[in-house]
Amino acid sequence: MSDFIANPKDIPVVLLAGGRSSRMGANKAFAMLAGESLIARIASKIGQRQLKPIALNADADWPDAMGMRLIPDRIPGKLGPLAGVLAALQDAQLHHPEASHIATIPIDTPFFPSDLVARLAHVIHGPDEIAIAASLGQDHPVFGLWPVSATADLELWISSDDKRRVRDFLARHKVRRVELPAIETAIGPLDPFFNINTPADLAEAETWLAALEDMS
Ligand SMILES: Nc1nc2c(ncn2[C@@H]2O[C@H](COP(=O)(O)OP(=O)(O)OP(=O)(O)O)[C@@H](O)[C@H]2O)c(=O)[nH]1
Ligand SMILES: [Mg+2]
Repeated sequence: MSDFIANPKDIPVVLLAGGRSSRMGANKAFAMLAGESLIARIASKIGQRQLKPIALNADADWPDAMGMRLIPDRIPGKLGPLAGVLAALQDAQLHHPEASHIATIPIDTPFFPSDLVARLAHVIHGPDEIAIAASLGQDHPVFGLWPVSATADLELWISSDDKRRVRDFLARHKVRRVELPAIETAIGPLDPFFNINTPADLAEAETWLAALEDMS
């Protein structure tokens, strides 16, 4: 544990919704899970824990940002989730000059723990460190705390690395991981980072949500 970040509520949070939703076939942010859109579900989950207003990384012509400030990618071409992270870091330099880090949360992963930003903040030991989530031995770098000091390196890497594999960018930096256990449910263990890519995933998420509600 560290107290480099004294108060996790000071960390600006950016929701990631800048992808193509190609496997879903329609913008997955507005896919409905138990009567609530994925984006509304995640925004309210974060909003309950967060003092700073949440921003949204998504296309400039996004239909409804639900009161969040919209941060479109500055580099064209849909270059992957790290393009969204870069947009969020560039934005922080303007709108949150006091912040050492920003947090990113994707809109398609509804079961993550609501104290995740605080947990990631606790493992940061200095201004240049990255913290990412992991579960079941897998990294989930879309759930990350990103140092503003890495902005220039990320911009350089995105524009020069052909493969743009997230793990290759992470290898350039000091990375801390927060490994989370599966959530026990009545129908078996649920990966807290189960993410929704396809209509079948959405149907499966309905089943998990019902199983979680049975437990409470
Ligand atoms: N800004 C930005 N965000 C992205 C990009 N690609 C993916 N993301 C975001 O990264 C997260 C994980 O991406 P995916 O699960 O692959 O989502 P997706 O790319 O919209 O869906 P597919 O088109 O089916 O791959 C989601 O929150 C996406 O919105 C991109 O090119 N730019
Ligand atoms: Mg994708």
